[in-house]
Amino acid sequence: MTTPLTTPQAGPASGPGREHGPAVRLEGVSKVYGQGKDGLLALDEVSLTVAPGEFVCLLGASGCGKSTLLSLVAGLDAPTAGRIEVETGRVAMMFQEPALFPWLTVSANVEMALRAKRDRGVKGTGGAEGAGTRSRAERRALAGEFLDIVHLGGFGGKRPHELSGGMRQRVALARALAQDADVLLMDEPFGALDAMTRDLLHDELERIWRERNLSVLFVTHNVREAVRLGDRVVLLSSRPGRVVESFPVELERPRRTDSAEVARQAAEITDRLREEVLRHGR
Ligand SMILES: Nc1ncnc2c1ncn2[C@@H]1O[C@H](COP(=O)(O)OP(=O)(O)OP(=O)(O)O)[C@@H](O)[C@H]1O
Repeated sequence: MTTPLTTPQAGPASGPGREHGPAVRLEGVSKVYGQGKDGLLALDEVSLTVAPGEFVCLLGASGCGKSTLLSLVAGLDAPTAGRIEVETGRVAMMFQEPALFPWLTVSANVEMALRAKRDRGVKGTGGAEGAGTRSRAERRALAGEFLDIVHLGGFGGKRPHELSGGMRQRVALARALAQDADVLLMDEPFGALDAMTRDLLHDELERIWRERNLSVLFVTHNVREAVRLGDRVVLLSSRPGRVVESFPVELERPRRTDSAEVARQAAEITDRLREEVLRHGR
């Protein structure tokens, strides 16, 4: 669910001397589930940064701790060791399932994210600025602006079940944006969609990421998707997750998932991923 999230265990990394630091910084982060001999080491001293405005994709074998890492950055859980800093503390999360409230309209789903938020206007849309509690009419108007951003203007009155899977994920994206987040954490958000819809959403996400200068940490199993979207692809080892290698992706944007260049770099990363999985006998 895209609830407003902060990272209480770390707090904002901004402040004197930190203005140009990374948007997200993990230093020696470990996570153990359970205790004693039954404890399971999910992440082992992971250090990773996401620069402001950077799009980082996380890849790794099943169970290597990708979702764990996102939930730690989101502040949903605390690391066992290490330090996590989020520059602004404004983080939104998106999952494979859009997790919309089925009894609410599309607009009301987005308005939910606005209810608890201080009014900062809609970044980049010329929306109303100001501070304080918003009226219902203001929230509705703002929700409409966010729905316009994801190309769902005119669908605000529908219920989630009246939309396609891709449209529902757009609503989830609008709701995440409505949280006024600077950091978007995405856990296989397009994993359940068909290839064509996924392609369209890649284009949408890339446009919104650029327009709003978001910092994105995007988990996927799909190597081509990672190369299509990422400025950098970070490969995690099989459990316990450690950073194995970071691959900068310097291909010109916009990229196509089916292009030869994307395929070439994806093949290189896949070889490395395969080595890593085989090393662990999976
Ligand atoms: N709340 C929890 N309690 C106990 N163990 C957990 C919990 N959450 C995750 N784990 C375990 O931690 C390890 C990492 O899980 P996680 O879901 O983070 O991996 P993942 O890389 O996201 O997996 P996948 O790619 O299959 O989604 C797994 O072995 C998982 O069973």
